[in-house]
Amino acid sequence: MTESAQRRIAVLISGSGSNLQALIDAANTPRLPNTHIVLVLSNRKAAYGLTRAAQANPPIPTAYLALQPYLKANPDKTRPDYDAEVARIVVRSKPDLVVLAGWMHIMSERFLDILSGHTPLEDTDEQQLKVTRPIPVINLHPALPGAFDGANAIERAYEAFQKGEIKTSGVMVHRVIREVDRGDPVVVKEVEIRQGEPIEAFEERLHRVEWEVIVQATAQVLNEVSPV
Ligand SMILES: Nc1nc2c(c(=O)[nH]1)N[C@@H](CN(C=O)c1ccc(C(=O)N[C@@H](CCC(=O)O)C(=O)O)cc1)CN2
Ligand SMILES: NCC(=O)N[C@@H]1O[C@H](COP(=O)([O-])[O-])[C@@H](O)[C@H]1O
Repeated sequence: MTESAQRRIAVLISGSGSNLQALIDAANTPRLPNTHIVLVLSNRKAAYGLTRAAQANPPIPTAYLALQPYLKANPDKTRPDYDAEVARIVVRSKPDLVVLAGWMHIMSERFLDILSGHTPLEDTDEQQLKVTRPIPVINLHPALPGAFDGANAIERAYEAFQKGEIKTSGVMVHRVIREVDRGDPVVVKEVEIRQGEPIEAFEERLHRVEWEVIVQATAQVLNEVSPV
């Protein structure tokens, strides 16, 4: 029986990487068969997720590129140029799927257009990199669709619960479009908030759900683009 090609994912992070760790642990198991992580890119040098990647077995190639240092080193460049450089690094790893796992940077149209193949990516120091088929991008967000778009969603949901504005919160993985956290949901899971509990207890329960949802959603989208 011919072996089906390995399915390749690139993961973008900014922080501790516990969701990256969930993907590392699931890769090449029945939860994520025939799959391996080909790149971990962080926009924060101190992101512990970079350590997780380096300590994986086998170690996962990592990259670091932050917006402000990039703009300082390239005064003629813009934020979309930074996004294009992020896209270049990602496309070079030839992923079937890109997962934003705590990636705290809003991507411009330029990034999405390159990943979708609409905008060619001229790679200055290599043959032109061609995106021959759209590379989907998904994002993990710690809230329900349309509830708390953007950053600090956990804190905002907790505060809304204290004010009686919501009864529950949740986690979703959604497709990434230009509008932040407005892409079609892939997986959605509610997470209850319990009266009187500290935010830390809610947050811990929510993260545990995230670690399941991110693997489930990654498997689902991979099966769409690159069936086992
Ligand atoms: N075009 C898109 N980009 C991103 C999406 C998306 O749906 N469309 N999802 C986000 C992830 N995210 C929430 O899930 C999110 C991350 C960061 C921010 C934000 O305000 N970032 C600031 C910088 C904040 C910082 O550096 O601490 C910024 O980018 O200027 C909002 C939402 C990932 N990108
Ligand atoms: N708006 C995006 C956002 O808030 N993402 C959140 O960042 C955390 C990353 O944790 P991790 O680094 O331990 O995976 C996760 O809680 C994820 O939902």
